[in-house]
Amino acid sequence: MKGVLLVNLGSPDSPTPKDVKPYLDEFLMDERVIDVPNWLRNIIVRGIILRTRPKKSAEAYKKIWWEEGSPLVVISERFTDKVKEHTKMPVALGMRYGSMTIKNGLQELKDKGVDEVLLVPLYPQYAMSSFETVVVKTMEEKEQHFPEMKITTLQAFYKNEDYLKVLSNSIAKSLEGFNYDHILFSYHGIPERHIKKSDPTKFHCKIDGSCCATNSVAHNTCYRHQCYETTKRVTALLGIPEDKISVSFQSRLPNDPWLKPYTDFEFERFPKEGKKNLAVITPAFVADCLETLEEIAMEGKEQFTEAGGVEYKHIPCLNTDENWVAVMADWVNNWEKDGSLPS
Ligand SMILES: C=CC1=C(C)c2cc3[nH]c(cc4nc(cc5[nH]c(cc1n2)c(C)c5CCC(=O)O)C(CCC(=O)O)=C4C)c(C)c3C=C
Ligand SMILES: [Fe+2]
Repeated sequence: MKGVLLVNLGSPDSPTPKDVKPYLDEFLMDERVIDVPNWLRNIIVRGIILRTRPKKSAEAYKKIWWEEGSPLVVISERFTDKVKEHTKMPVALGMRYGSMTIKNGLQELKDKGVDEVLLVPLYPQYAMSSFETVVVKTMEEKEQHFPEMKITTLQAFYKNEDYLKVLSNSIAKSLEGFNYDHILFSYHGIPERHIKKSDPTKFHCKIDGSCCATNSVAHNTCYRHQCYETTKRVTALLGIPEDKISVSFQSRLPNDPWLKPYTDFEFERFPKEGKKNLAVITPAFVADCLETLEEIAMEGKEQFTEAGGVEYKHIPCLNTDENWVAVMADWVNNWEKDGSLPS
């Protein structure tokens, strides 16, 4: 029998340093997130970052935490429940980090008689620190615990027309009545090094956009390219002039060069350029989370208004938008019917 495993990033069990620490430990000890030799990762993560970050992160989590739990987890659960209503197949949810594991998700499906799984990493764009680590972890769990299972992966859907349409419609709805000077597409950042590492040709990506117009297999695994492509296509669907939009990258750690421009620098720059009414869209995330609700909706607003900005609007992620649920249901039902996958 066929079944579906939806996977997102995951959250700590509670917004306390005690629970945030093991979550960050699992997350940052992932070799696809902090991609240095194991001994050095140990020093950086356990010797440096985990000494101070759990307390700081827990405070941030406290500001956005819901009665039911972490917004990312609660929204993902609600989304999963809604997809279930549209399909006859078993659907389970797993998280790459934290206690709602991928292994438990696969077990839930196995218990319902599933032996053929469609794995859906809930990331529109490919990055080795998001999409790839989900696929690798799922295959490791399969080899170790569910060797009889067949797993097919739904690829990053950044240029899928149905996804782009629901995203654009939901943005258009949120923008109604908001008189913006500028729209910022803020994506989660990654170290520039990861772009080079993920380039199978080893020479295509220049990290300045000059490479994006030349067709290449590198685009299939280039996070930066896919972020700009999502932006270009959404902007076209919304009919917004190109000089009214720009792209930036948020949530960097204080090491290495990360993708630029940095979102927080843009919040300080825009008001000085007369862009005083700003809408911010976060299309690297399908569900609102710490990075959108705290860093963008709260911190971002403060940075922008302190720099002289006037009106500020964070556009919510797709979350449980019924059209988004319908698109996901179509994708999984088509796969169940004839094995086809969205392009
Ligand atoms: C869009 C997908 C994501 C990519 C790519 C990504 C890369 C990446 N992240 C970190 C470090 C942290 N990220 C944190 C939170 C976080 N990251 C994503 C998504 C991507 N990360 C989400 C959805 C969240 C929110 C989780 C939630 O519970 O709401 C955190 C934890 C919070 C904090 O302490 O800031 C860290 C740390 C790195 C290093 C990285 C690429 C190398
Ligand atoms: Fe992250």
